[in-house]
Amino acid sequence: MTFSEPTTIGMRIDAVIASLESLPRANPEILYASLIGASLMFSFLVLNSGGSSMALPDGGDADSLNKPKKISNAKPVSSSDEPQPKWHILRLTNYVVTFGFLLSVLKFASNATTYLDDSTSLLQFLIIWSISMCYFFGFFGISFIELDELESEPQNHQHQMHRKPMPTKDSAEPPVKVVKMHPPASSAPVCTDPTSFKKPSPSIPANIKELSNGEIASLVLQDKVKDHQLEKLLDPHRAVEVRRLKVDNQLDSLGRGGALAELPHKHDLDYKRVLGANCEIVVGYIPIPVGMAGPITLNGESVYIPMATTEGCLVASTNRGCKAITQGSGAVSSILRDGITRAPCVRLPSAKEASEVFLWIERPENFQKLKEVFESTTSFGKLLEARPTVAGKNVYIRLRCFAGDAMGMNMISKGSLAVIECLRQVFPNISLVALSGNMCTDKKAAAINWIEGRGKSVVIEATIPKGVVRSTLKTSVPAIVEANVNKNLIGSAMAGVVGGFNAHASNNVTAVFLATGQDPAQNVESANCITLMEETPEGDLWISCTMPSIEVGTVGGGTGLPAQAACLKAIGVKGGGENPGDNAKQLAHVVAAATMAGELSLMAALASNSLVAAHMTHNRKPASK
Ligand SMILES: CC(C)(COP(=O)([O-])OP(=O)([O-])OC[C@H]1O[C@@H](n2cnc3c(N)ncnc32)[C@H](O)[C@@H]1OP(=O)([O-])[O-])[C@@H](O)C(=O)NCCC(=O)NCCSC(=O)C[C@@](C)(O)CC(=O)[O-]
Ligand SMILES: NC(=O)C1=CN([C@@H]2O[C@H](COP(=O)(O)OP(=O)(O)OC[C@H]3O[C@@H](n4cnc5c(N)ncnc54)[C@H](OP(=O)(O)O)[C@@H]3O)[C@@H](O)[C@H]2O)C=CC1
Repeated sequence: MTFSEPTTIGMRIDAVIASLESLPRANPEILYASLIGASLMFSFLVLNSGGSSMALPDGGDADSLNKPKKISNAKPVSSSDEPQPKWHILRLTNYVVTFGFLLSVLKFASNATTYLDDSTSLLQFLIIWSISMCYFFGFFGISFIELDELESEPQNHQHQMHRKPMPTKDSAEPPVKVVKMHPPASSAPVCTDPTSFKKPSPSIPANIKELSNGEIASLVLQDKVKDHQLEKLLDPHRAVEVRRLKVDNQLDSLGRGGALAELPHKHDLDYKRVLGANCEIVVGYIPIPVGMAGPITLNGESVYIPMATTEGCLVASTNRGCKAITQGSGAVSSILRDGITRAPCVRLPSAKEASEVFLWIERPENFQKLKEVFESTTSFGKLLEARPTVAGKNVYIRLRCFAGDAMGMNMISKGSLAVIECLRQVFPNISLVALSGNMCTDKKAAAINWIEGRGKSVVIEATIPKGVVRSTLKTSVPAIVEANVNKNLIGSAMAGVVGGFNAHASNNVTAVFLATGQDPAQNVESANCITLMEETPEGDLWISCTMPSIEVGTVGGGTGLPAQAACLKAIGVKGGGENPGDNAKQLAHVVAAATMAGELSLMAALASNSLVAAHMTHNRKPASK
């Protein structure tokens, strides 16, 4: 086995020892201790010479982890967790050399016979020697197994951060570009001061009422009079006349002059009621046919259902469903829950503070405070629940309130502002991001409405004798049950619907909404429905519709307009009920009954495959000659 030439380092150590031996004999204790100290210092320096060290950003004290970190200008350490192999060998060589140096020092010391004669010196030697060996192997032991420990910052043990060799120009990872963090955008709404956006209004001619409609229309076209100010200057009906002239002029420039001629604007629409409640920049109204389905027996009473629709066949179909239900047990409808919701989004400087708001709201005594301020804004509304949800720094507070006979969106929105003000007294750092944080959830398909409900949560049922299923619905019980399972349950499940386990609930919800002055956009969540059908032991058909979020009112919104009010009157629910809320609840029952009648008839048509024939008859006018 050939040995390599002795290393120059080995020769150097011998030279050192030889020179030491040539020194005059000093006191062995002093000599020995200084040698051990020198070799320990040497080994410490050698062992630490390669480690990289960087002050922790902002001093690295324990608290700094909780403070938002300022990214220093120091280059971030390399992301590699593995020491480079080359560096490993170099350091190992250092250890071997140092160990050899120490052993040679010991060898030298052990030759000093005079020094070791008496037991005291021997004891001293052994103590110093064992301490130094522990210290030395401590280096070896720790560093040999976990190289990284050697590099941790000695001053902070709670959170030792690994330090890797700084990336050099030829190291594998390119240095990561330091990006300055932007402070979070201010969450105060942009239009915090609406007046700051007020545009100067043009001066209005004093004699405007003496001018002709055409002259006023041209003033509007010249932007000397604001279109949307006409109702303030003229009788609302005249304002509509003038506006039609102005709009027709504009359409004419697009080659569509006279287009509005067929749009009715006279007679029954009371524009005084519309102004400030239902529509702006009015040029007329859309007459939608209103069919009257029924009567249907609902909770023991006979009810007619007004439906505004342009879908031929829909009213006939619902009418057939009403007939079949009435020939059977009649519809039995129950209200499970009644409360409209609004979920403001507020924001705090930290998630910690957001959690404090969450926990504060959850305490019953604090909910009472919110209830008090909410109810100070309305004579009918009652705050039933405040359910917070945290997402980071945001808290979404889903407020649910009883709204009497109103659908309640204006009511609860107004009350929500009072709740926010109350929270701001307790949490000055709170800021309102949006009054509607979308967990309400208004006019959007959302599981929260399907699961938690919104507005009136209703379940309705009926039993149809098998003979009626055959004679009126033209199908059989097994066939319609089979169609329902495979279409409304399995088919909807495969489509991944949220609340859409039904055939066409939206058809009837929307038709009744339009006829009775509801907010038609709320048909999204109001049409949440699961339609279930079973064959009873007697072979009859049992049907139910469960609708957790029907949002209706019989006061407010469009319910005050003459045509819509007439339909509410036909149902028997116009205006406020004897007890606040009675009329709105009854309207919810009617919406559910219309839906169930529609489900019954359409499912029968699908089970008997007569849908297309029916629509060709009722939903397609032969092309006019
Ligand atoms: C059209 C019917 C009712 C005929 O139904 P029928 O049984 O052939 O007609 P009938 O002459 O035997 O009359 C039976 C009953 O139906 C009613 N009825 C019958 N005709 C009328 C009429 N003109 N006007 C008012 N009511 C009518 C009326 O109650 C009548 O009883 P009667 O009064 O004679 O004692 C039936 O074929 C039907 O309901 N078809 C289903 C049509 C339907 O439901 N369409 C809904 C819209 S489709 C859609 O948009 C949703 C969809 C399909 O896309 C959703 C999905 O994906 O599933
Ligand atoms: N603001 C919003 O974010 C949204 C608004 N909407 C719209 O809001 C309108 C509906 O708002 P809504 O609050 O229902 O109605 P309104 O704002 O039209 O007015 C309802 C008010 O009528 C008073 N009132 C009188 N009698 C009764 C009674 N028996 N029961 C209940 N209230 C009664 C109450 O006044 P008081 O409370 O002062 O006692 C109640 O707040 C619709 O036009 C809809 O389109 C829809 C979605 C969102």
